[in-house]
Order: sequence, then C-alpha cells, then structure tokens
Amino acid sequence: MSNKLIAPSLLAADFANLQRDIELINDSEADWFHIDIMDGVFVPNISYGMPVLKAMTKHTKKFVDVHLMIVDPDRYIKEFADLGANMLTVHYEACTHLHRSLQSIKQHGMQAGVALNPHTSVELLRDTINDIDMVCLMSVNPGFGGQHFIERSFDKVKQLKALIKEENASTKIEVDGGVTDKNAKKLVDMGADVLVAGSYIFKAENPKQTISDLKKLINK
Ligand SMILES: O=C(CO)[C@@H](O)[C@H](O)COP(=O)(O)O
Repeated sequence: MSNKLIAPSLLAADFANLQRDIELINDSEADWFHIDIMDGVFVPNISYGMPVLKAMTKHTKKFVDVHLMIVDPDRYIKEFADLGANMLTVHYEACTHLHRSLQSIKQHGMQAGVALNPHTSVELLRDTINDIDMVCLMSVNPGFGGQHFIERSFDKVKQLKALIKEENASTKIEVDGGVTDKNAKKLVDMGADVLVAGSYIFKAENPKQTISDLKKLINK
C-alpha cells in the first residue's frame, strides 16, 4: 500500500508558541516537519535562521525536511546537518554547480532535495535526477505562505513523474504551496509523494483533525 506523506510547514505556525505547535505536529498523523529558511535575497522575505532552527529541532520528533530559499546554499550545508536536518532541499535556481551541492549534502549524511520555482522546467533535472532524493515542485512563488495554488503545477507533477520513470530513478515528488483538500487527492493521483501544507493546517480550527483528514484523503 502506498504511503503518501504530509509535511506541515512551520512557516504558518504561531512563532510565539513554536514549541506548542511543534508538539501538536509530534502528536498528529503528520509524517514530516517542513521548515522554510528564507534569506531576503533569493526570495523577498526573511523567515528564521540557525538559532530558531536549533530551538525547533530540540523538540521535533519526526523527519525534518528543510527547504532553503537562499542564495549560494553550499556555504551552510554542514551547519544544517549539525542542526538536525534529515532532508536538505536547495533551489535549482540558486545553485551554480547543482551536482556538487547534491554530493555535499549526501556527504554530510542528509537526503538531497532540489526545489523548482513555478517557471522552471522539470526537464532541467534530467541529468541529475538519479542523484536527487526528492524534487520539491513549488506550486506558488516561494517566499510567502497563504498563496493560491498555481494550476499548471498538476502538469508539472505529471511531467516529473514521467521523467523519473524514464530515467529509472526513485526520486520522491513533493508539492509545496497552496495545498488544500481541494487539490491534494489529484496531486497524489498524478504522482506526488509528499504534500507540504502550511496555512491549510495551522489556520484550521482543529489542525490535528485537519492533518488526519488530509492523510486519509490522500491515501484512499
Ligand atoms: O515554501 C513555502 C513558501 O515559500 C511554503 O512551504 C509555504 O509555507 C506553504 O504554505 P501554504 O501555501 O501551505 O500556506
């Protein structure tokens, strides 16, 4: 049986009550923590940095999926490994030598992810797909939570799934941005393995129940 995963994005958590919201995810049916690091240069927003991540990973009891929206990510790979990242995702658009970045992430004991902005073609990953543990397809322009899902992302999931099959790779597909109960099932039916959801979970009246319902919906 397939196990499609939910990764709540802590960007939508209450930053004044981060420990409470992390415990909520620990106690829920969510599979991963999704943690967004933004530098104000690659994206027009700054989220949080190393001290906050360090405080978070003291409490996280699940797989930690760190999404770097920063320029020149190679500078910080060791630090993210030391802080407890299990998956480290860099942006295709932010790496001059993507293959080298992927090697370095793996040498530091983490799984290696590559994120693609909505305008970036999945075809650009053909030559590295066998070195990538997960592709994160951005279904909004990165930088902010609470945006509308870009419909074209469905096609990108389909194209990426076909590319992975053609290249005989075992890469996971993650979709990030604007995920709700309205698009989740279609995304996994088209080939997504991991769904990131921020506002849909944390703005819900009952986040734990929302996670449980979403998990059931995508594993039907
Ligand atoms: O990386 C990002 C935004 O840049 C995402 O992880 C968002 O945090 C997802 O939030 P929602 O669209 O689900 O509110």
